Amino acid sequence: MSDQTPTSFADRAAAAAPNRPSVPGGDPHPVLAASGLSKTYGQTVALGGVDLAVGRGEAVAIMGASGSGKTTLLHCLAGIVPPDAGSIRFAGPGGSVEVAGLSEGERSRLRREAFGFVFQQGLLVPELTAIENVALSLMVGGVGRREAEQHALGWLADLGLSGLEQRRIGQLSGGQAQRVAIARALVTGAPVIFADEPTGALDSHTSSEVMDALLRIVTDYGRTLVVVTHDADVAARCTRTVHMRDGRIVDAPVAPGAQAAPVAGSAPAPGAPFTGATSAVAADALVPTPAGPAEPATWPEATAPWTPAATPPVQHPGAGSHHTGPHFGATPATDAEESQR
Ligand SMILES: Nc1ncnc2c1ncn2[C@@H]1O[C@H](COP(=O)(O)OP(=O)(O)OP(=O)(O)O)[C@@H](O)[C@H]1O
Repeated sequence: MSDQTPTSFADRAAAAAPNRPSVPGGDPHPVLAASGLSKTYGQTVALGGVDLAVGRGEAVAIMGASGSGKTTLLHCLAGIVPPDAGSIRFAGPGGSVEVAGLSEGERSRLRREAFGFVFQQGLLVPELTAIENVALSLMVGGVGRREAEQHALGWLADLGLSGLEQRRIGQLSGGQAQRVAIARALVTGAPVIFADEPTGALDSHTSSEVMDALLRIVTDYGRTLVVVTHDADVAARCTRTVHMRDGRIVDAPVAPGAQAAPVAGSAPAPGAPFTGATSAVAADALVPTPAGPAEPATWPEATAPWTPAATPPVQHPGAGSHHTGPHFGATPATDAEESQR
């Protein structure tokens, strides 16, 4: 370890993910590798054959004109909507999975466990407090309320929100609410965070503060960030930017032959049912879902073709150890029945 504290984003990102290749996107084992992605809505070609590899510890910005397919690409990468054709390999801590081949229930589980989301609006539960919104992410995975709130407290403090834990979302500023969303995306240990216009509703000063917090996903916690943005200042702060036009990436440096790591192991253990003190509707609000009926809050009967990593319990930043893997095998809730504060 060097005594020198890295100051630039690139230095800090490299320190957080020392194995990240010097050639952006050239990771031979990217955390996400999409190839030939196509998606058509009626007569509209939203994606017309997209190839994109995202290396571990990268912060990748996706830019392009309105309607160029940015959100559709993000939704496909994150398993929110299935592509019509093409492949998306996600290499998680416990093995890799073909996202495009998963059932809706399996994609739902993948989103809950392996991905975090920071969108412009709408994913926080307005009736809940800041701490409840963050804790709910863990409670959906089976962590008891008391433990979940302890972890949530740590993440909120780390994001500069101490003292605001008991405020409902409507009692927070836009920037504060986005930092709650970032804490919620981080608390489960998700290795990849997807952000769609996370600063779209903010003034430039607040936008910069939220980007500071977002980029810590990479620099401080070694996670990977994929962010859709119209804001060139936001993109300029990322590791690299890919540009979309008419459903295609026009200038992304894609690693030739990039492949996700080989599949390791087989089926996961069944997950715990949702036991949070709030409703299943609130749980569904934690992760974006495709238009249609709400997802079940329990794991599907079907087994996903990947093995969750056995990871230590989630540690909040105050505990001095950042948990960087998904919170699989969560402890079943024992105190979820606790009365609301
Ligand atoms: N659910 C849908 N049903 C029908 N058409 C859709 C749907 N989602 C996206 N589209 C269309 O697909 C194209 C790409 O949309 P997408 O939202 O991915 O673009 P975008 O680049 O994210 O746009 P913006 O910057 O305005 O958010 C657009 O023409 C859009 O109207």
